[in-house]
Amino acid sequence: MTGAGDHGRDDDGGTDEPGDDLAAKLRDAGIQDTGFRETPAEHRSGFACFVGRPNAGKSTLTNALVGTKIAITSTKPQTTRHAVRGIVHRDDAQLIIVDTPGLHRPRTLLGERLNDVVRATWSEVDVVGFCVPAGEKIGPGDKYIAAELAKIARRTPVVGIVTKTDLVKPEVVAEQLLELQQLMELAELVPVSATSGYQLDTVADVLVSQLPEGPQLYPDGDLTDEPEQRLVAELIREAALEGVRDELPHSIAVTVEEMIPREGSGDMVDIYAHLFVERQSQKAIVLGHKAGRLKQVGATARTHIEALLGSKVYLDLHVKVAKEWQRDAKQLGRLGF
Ligand SMILES: Nc1nc2c(ncn2[C@@H]2O[C@H](COP(=O)(O)OP(=O)(O)OP(=O)(O)O)[C@@H](O)[C@H]2O)c(=O)[nH]1
Repeated sequence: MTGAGDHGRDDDGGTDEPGDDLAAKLRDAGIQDTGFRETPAEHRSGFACFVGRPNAGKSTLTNALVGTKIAITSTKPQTTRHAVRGIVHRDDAQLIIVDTPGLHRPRTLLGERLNDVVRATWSEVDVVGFCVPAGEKIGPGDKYIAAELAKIARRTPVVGIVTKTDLVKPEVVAEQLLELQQLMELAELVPVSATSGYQLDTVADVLVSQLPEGPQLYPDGDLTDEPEQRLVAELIREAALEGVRDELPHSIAVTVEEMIPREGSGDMVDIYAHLFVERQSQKAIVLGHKAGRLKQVGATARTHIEALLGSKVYLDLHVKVAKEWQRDAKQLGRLGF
C-alpha cells in the first residue's frame, strides 16, 4: 500500500537508503514520528489553535480532527476569517480547536483586524499547533510567524506540525521536521496528513497532552459552538470563491440576514443572504452570464448547508456592492469583522 501509514521512519536497518541517516538524526533529536502519548488517567479539556502561513492546511486538519466540515477549506489562500471552533470528543479529553486566519503583513484595515484576531486567539489557548507544509521550503512567512510565536511560547506551548506529508517522500518530511525544529523552541514535533489520515490520532494525542486537567466543556455530540448563521455564511463564501480570479477572493464577504424555518412545511429553512463585493465590475464576475454563475454558487452552497443543518433549504442570495469595504471601518463592523 502507498499513502497512509507509509511515511514512518525507516527501521529496516539498511545502510544505503538516504532516509536512514535522517531517521537516526530524528531519533537522536527526540522527534516523535509515530509515538503514542501516554493516556492520562484524568480528564483533560482546553483550547488549541493552528497557526501557519496561508494554505498550510490548518482548516483541513481541523476538519479531519473534528470529523466534519466545520472550517471552510479552499485552494485559495486566506479563506479563513473567523475563529471557528471544532470540538474533538474523547473519553479522556475534550479538545476545542479554534481556527484562525493566516497571519500576514497587514496591507489594509481588514488585514490589521485579522492579525488582531490571530494574536488574541493565541493568548487565549492552551496550545498552539504551528503548521508547515512538508513540500514547501520554510520561508520568510514561516520565520515571521515563528518570531511572533516565540513571544508567547513561554506561556503557551507550541507544537510543530508538518502537514500534507502524503504529497512528498518520507525523506522530505524528515528534512522538514529538522528544519522546523531549528526554527524555534517546540514542545513537540509531529508530521501529519489530514487527507490520508496518517498520524491524525497522534496529533490529537500530542495536543491533548498539553491541555490542563478539566471537565467536559461542551456536551457530547456538539461539534462546534459557532453560530449556525456564521457557518452558513462561510459555506456560501466558500462556494463563491470556487473558480474566481485571484484578485477577487479578498473582496467577497457574505452576511446571512435571516434564517427561518418555513411555517407548515416540515423541515424547510428559508435563508436570505447577501454576498458583498467591492466594485460593480466584480459584481458582474460573481453573477456570470445571465446570472448563471451565481445560480451555481447558490446550488453548491445549498447542498453544503443542507448537509450542515440536516434540513431542506431555500437559499435567496443577493449580490451587493459595498464600495471598498475592506478599508472602511464602519462597513467592516457591519460585515461582522
Ligand atoms: N494532499 C494534501 N492536501 C492538503 C492536506 N491538507 C490540506 N490540503 C490542501 O491544501 C489546501 C489548503 O488547505 P487549507 O486547510 O484550506 O489551508 P489553511 O491553512 O486553512 O489556509 P488559510 O485559510 O488560507 O489560512 C487545500 O487545497 C487542501 O485541500 C493534506 O494533508 N494533503
